Amino acid sequence: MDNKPQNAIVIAAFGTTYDSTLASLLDIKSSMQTRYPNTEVRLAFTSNFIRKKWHKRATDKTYIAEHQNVPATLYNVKNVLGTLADLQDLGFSNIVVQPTHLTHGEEYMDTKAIVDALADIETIKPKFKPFKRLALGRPLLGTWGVKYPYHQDIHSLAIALKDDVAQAKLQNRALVYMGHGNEHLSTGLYKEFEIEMNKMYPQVKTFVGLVEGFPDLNNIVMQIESQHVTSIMLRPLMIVAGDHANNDMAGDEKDSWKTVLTTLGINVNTVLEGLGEKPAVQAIFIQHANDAANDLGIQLN
Ligand SMILES: C[C@@]1(CC(=O)O)c2cc3[nH]c(cc4nc(cc5[nH]c(cc(n2)[C@H]1CCC(=O)O)[C@@](C)(CC(=O)O)[C@@H]5CCC(=O)O)C(CC(=O)O)=C4CCC(=O)O)c(CCC(=O)O)c3CC(=O)O
Ligand SMILES: [Co+2]
Repeated sequence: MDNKPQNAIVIAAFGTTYDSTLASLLDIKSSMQTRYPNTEVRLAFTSNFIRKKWHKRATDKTYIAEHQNVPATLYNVKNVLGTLADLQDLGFSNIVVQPTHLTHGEEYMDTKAIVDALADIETIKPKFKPFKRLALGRPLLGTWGVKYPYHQDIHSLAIALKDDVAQAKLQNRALVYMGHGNEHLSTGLYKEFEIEMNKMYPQVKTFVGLVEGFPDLNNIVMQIESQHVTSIMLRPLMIVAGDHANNDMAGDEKDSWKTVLTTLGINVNTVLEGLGEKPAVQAIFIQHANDAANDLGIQLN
């Protein structure tokens, strides 16, 4: 028996251009690798814009010299299609794609479209099928279906965020999360998550708002004012604390969440930590990858 890995996992992140928050993604990758030491684990970025930016940096000697913490492989990070092609070419026929998206939104659906299409490829001789088993894990807050109820995924994330609640409680602040959201689909899932947090942790008021879609910042402002909240801890409900967290949430521009809420007289403590840095969140992605693998009879090891 040789030890060459038979199986592979592709971690499909939206990505980020912020090296300050790369650990959020690299930690998810390394904890997946630690859990499955005999599996090839690779990172892919679904955002075209973000991949292009890294590819451009690959030729920028000054940037590279000043960012020793950036792994060399990041400069040619590929999308899911390119990463799967590489793995297929190397002979991996059982592959799990585990997205790090929060919801079954646009980015996840596009990833699913690619995975479904590749998994459907038939060849004259079945043994030449490019992918024997190609599985797709569900997003952090779950997806449709009865086997893995999304309520359970919402519940699991709420458990994973218990340290945020404890920290807010210690500082006597309400907890406000800024998620990404989407204009094209209902984002009521985030509202359900907010309700779950308040049910699980009644000792701290939690509010969830989104950059795009409902509930938005105005909605949070209304609730905060009607509940006479005067002091908050503001955190991204995103895997990375990147562009949205640094600018839309914590930036100094007049329309950032920090500025808007501070102007209303609220004491705001911003925390630039991505969910991906939390071991409890990494564990959820490991679980989701494992569930998807099991469903197709892939034994990750
Ligand atoms: C389709 C698109 C439509 C649109 O929004 O315009 C879209 C959609 C979504 N993005 C999501 C997530 C994130 N978006 C960012 C950042 C950026 N997003 C941008 C564009 C686009 N985003 C359009 C596609 C363009 C393309 O493919 O290239 C950038 C390039 C420009 C800009 O926004 O102006 C800006 C780069 C800024 C920079 O670094 O320079 C980060 C990273 C970060 O913040 O650092 C995260 C991860 C947060 C996390 O880590 O959790 C989600 C939630 C997914 C989920 O988790 O469910 C959805 C919605 C969904 O999938 O439903
Ligand atoms: Co975006």
